[in-house]
Amino acid sequence: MTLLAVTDLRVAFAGRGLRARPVEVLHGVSFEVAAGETLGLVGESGSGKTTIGRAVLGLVRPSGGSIRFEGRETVGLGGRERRALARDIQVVFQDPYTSLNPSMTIGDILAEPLVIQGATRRDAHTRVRALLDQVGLPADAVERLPREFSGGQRQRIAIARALAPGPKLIVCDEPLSALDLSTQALVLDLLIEIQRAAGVAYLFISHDLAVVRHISHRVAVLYRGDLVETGPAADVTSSPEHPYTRRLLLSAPLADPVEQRRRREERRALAAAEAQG
Ligand SMILES: Nc1ncnc2c1ncn2[C@@H]1O[C@H](COP(=O)(O)OP(=O)(O)OP(=O)(O)O)[C@@H](O)[C@H]1O
Repeated sequence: MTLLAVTDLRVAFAGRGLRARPVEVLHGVSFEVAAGETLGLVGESGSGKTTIGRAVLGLVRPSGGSIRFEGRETVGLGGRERRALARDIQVVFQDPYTSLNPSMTIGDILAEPLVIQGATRRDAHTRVRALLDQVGLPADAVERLPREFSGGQRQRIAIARALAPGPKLIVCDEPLSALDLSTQALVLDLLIEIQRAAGVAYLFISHDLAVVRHISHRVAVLYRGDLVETGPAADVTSSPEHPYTRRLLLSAPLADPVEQRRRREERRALAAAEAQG
């Protein structure tokens, strides 16, 4: 079942200078996310990945196109309707150091969305303990402040907070980029485990193809505000059709210097071929 359907999405930002025209950064992007699915969204820096995520969350107003959630148009929703949608669409941001309120205890951070939804303090308390357990944190975390936790633990707290309202979709915007490699693997596995248990869908934004390949069912490749390729993760990452995807794959860092050199040469050849049109 289609959960999210984005059709011909356009976003323009005000240009610099008094007479500057708006600058369009998404030029008509279309994709779908099914219930319980992970769609990986990849592309180089500045290609528009975060802008897509923010538009889906209602944080950026599109200049054109449609964003339907469970068949209902979400563009232009405000007030109560937008708040109701916020239960279904949650977000985990890149930086676990700035995304959690430093003066609130973990218990309060996790209970807040539940109480807003009308849960009693007692129910919220029980649910907070279950959420902490689900993300692998000890029950005594409720009394503590974000600064007492490592980056990986804070990202677990951010994931628990996103899960609290029982969403159907979580926009994960580079959720691993601020973490060291071994912590990245643990948090990635946690996200996969949560999906299996809760059936939540992810729009997983990342510039790291290895990570995206690992977690995604399908992958969409964004290049300068256009989707150039969408398909099953294994196909897009092993036999990409678009030259840009090939280039993106070839620029992924490798441990083997010989293979790294071979890929650099292949990349140069591709870039030269592209330049010649
Ligand atoms: N609020 C804004 N006002 C003006 N321009 C913006 C705004 N937000 C994003 N942009 C521009 O839109 C383009 C796409 O940015 P976006 O952050 O969506 O890219 P991205 O692919 O997520 O990049 P990164 O991987 O570096 O986060 C960039 O040129 C950026 O400078």
